[in-house]
Amino acid sequence: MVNVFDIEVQARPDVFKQKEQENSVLQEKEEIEKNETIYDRTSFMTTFSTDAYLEDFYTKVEDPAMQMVLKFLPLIACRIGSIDRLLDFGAGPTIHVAATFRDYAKELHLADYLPQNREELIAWKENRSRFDWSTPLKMILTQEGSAWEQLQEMITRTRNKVHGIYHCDCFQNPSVDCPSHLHGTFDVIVTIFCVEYCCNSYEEYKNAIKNIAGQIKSGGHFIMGGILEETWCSFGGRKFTCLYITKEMMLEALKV
Ligand SMILES: C[S@@+](CC[C@H](N)C(=O)[O-])C[C@H]1O[C@@H](n2cnc3c(N)ncnc32)[C@H](O)[C@@H]1O
Repeated sequence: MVNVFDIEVQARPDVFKQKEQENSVLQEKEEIEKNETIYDRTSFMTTFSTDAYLEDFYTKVEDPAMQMVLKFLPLIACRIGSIDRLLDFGAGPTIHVAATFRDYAKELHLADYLPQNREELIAWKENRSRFDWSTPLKMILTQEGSAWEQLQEMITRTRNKVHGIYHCDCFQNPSVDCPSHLHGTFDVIVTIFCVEYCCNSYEEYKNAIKNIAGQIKSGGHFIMGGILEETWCSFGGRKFTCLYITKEMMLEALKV
C-alpha cells in the first residue's frame, strides 16, 4: 500500500492561449503547426533535444503546467516531511524535483530513459552543466518562504545529496537500473510529465504505473504529475504524441 499525491495540471494547449498575446510565441506556434510530423516514442532517442527542452520549459517557466508543479511540489514535500530516499523517475534533464526535496531526503536519486538527459544530469552533478536553473529554483524558494540568497546553498545541498543517476524504463520490471539493494526501497517516487508520453495504450499506461510504483517501499508515497486529455505536446519546435488520459482513467490506473 502506498500513498498517492497527484498534481493535476492543465492541458498544454492552454499554454498557447496564454502565450498568444506574445508575438514571439505566436511565431513559434506557427512554426510548430507548419511541421505536421508528430514524433512518438520510437524516435525519442534521436528527436528529444535536451537543450531545447530545458530552454523551452525551464528558462522563463511560462508554461502554466510547469508553474503549477513548482507551486505544489514544495507543499507536498513539506507535508511528507523527512524521508531516507527519493527517486525522480523520468527526470529528463531536470533537477527541480531533487532541489525541492533537498532538506527532506537523505538521498536523492535521478533516473531517465534517454542517454542525452542522463548526460545532462551527470554534468549538473559534476558542476559542468551550462544550464542556469535560477528561475525555477527561485520559484521553489519563494514557495518555501526562503530567501533567494539561499540559491547557491540550495544548489550545493541538492548536488551533494544526489547519490545516483540511472537508466529507467517504465515498461521493464524492475523499472530502474539502480543497484539491486535499492530496488523497492524508495520512500518517495516522483514522476512528472513522463508516463503519458511513453505509452501508446491505456493497458501500457497501467502497466507502466505498476512498474514505477513497484519501486516504492511499503507505506511510501507516489507523486505523479501529468497531462490530462491531450494527444500531443510540443517543445523544441517539435510535436510529440501524448496518450489521451482522463482523471478517472488516471485514478483507476493508480489502483492497479
Ligand atoms: C517530457 S519529459 C519529462 C521530464 C521531467 N520529468 C520534467 O518534468 O520536465 C519525458 C521524459 O520521459 C522519458 N522517457 C521516455 N521513455 C521512457 C520510458 N520508457 N521509461 C521511462 N521514461 C521514459 C524521457 O527520457 C523524458 O525525459
